[in-house]
Amino acid sequence: MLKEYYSRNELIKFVSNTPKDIEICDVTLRDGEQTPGVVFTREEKIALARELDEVGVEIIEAGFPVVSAAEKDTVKEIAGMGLDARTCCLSRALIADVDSAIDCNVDMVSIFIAMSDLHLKHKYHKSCKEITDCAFNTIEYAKDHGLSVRFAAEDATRTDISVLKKAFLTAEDYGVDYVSIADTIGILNPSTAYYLVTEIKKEIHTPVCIHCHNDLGLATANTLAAAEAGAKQLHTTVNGIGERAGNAALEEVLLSLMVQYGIEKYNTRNIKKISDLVQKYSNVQVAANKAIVGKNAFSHESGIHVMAILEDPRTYELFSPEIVGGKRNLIAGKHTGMKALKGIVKDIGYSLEEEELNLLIERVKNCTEAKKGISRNRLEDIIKGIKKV
Ligand SMILES: CC(=O)SCCNC(=O)CCNC(=O)[C@H](O)C(C)(C)COP(=O)(O)OP(=O)(O)OC[C@H]1O[C@@H](n2cnc3c(N)ncnc32)[C@H](O)[C@@H]1OP(=O)(O)O
Ligand SMILES: O=C(O)CCC(=O)C(=O)O
Repeated sequence: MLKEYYSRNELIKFVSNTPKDIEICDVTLRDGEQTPGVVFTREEKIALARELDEVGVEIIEAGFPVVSAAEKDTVKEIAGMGLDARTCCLSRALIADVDSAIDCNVDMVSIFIAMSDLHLKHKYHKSCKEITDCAFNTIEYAKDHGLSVRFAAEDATRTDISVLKKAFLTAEDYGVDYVSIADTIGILNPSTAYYLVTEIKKEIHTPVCIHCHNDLGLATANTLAAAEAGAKQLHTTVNGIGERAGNAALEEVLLSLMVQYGIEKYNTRNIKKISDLVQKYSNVQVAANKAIVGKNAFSHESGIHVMAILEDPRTYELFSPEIVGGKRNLIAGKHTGMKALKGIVKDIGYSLEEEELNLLIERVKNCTEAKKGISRNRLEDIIKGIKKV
């Protein structure tokens, strides 16, 4: 049986360009930790930073140092780990926040402000000029202290595009290294994500970042659309954790980059491991049907599917479980067919006569129709019972 494979979406060449020169900034340790109720300990953050580095993400956003003294110490420790990934931390448009970033020795500081009317009126109670002036002063200060700077526009997707462009252009004059479009409340769809990045790139020559939230379940799709329009830095979190419905999931973005565009530069084999760790440390359970890392992502029960998979798994799998460090699981149940059952029985080391198989399939169907699941152990017990008769 084939060990590692994936199918490419060959249709993509008719509708879009392959994104060039993309990088991942994983924000699990900052935005991911903003998931209500989630706290990562110092040890957990350090372990996750190491695993993210193994995956090969280019940037790790390690935290928001002014949140607490412990947070600041951990960000500093991660910045000093000697990882291949560059490290980054969040900062408001306040000199004190940038000072904290400087103390942490991170490579990059992400200085954010919002410029949408709602945020100006109900959060800052300031004019756009007042808040952008704060941002530019802070950017200048960070640049003077040798930091790489990302200028992030929070709620960018509800901000007047001309306001956004003007702020990005001025930030460019101050020497920012990236500008970030944050879809803070997850309002975009793929076509508007594409449009917005295209519009920004018409005037801004600084690399563009895209930071998508998942309030409509579109975060990954929007991130890809932005990448197709030329966004360089894609923001992700493991398992898609984050504020409210979360962020674009690292595993979804990486596998999409591979299947859609043939981008294979990340070590995807570490994905299941890091997903399990984030599930454990965050206590946020991954849904069974979650793409790539859910319990069912490589589980198959339907007879017609399983019979084909036994011959060639590419028939019903987009990519092999090994590619993400996962495992295939063939399940016996109401939807099992005879060919599938023969394969499953053989797989667990038994050989049954035709009559025994008929009896087994009847018992499997009766059992699962009574809503009793059939584990491998249970199946083995039924087989042993049939063999004795
Ligand atoms: C889109 C995002 O994800 S933004 C990041 C969200 N993350 C967090 O909020 C992290 C957790 N937050 C915290 O621990 C705390 O809110 C802290 C440490 C950041 C600040 O705590 P406090 O000093 O107690 O301030 P508090 O939370 O009450 O208010 C936030 C202040 O920051 C100001 N502020 C908010 N965003 C910005 C910004 N981008 N630039 C400058 N000031 C800002 C607010 O206007 C408010 O100022 P005020 O006190 O003068 O009214
Ligand atoms: O764009 C960024 O870098 C961060 C912004 C952010 O976290 C948000 O708006 O949700």
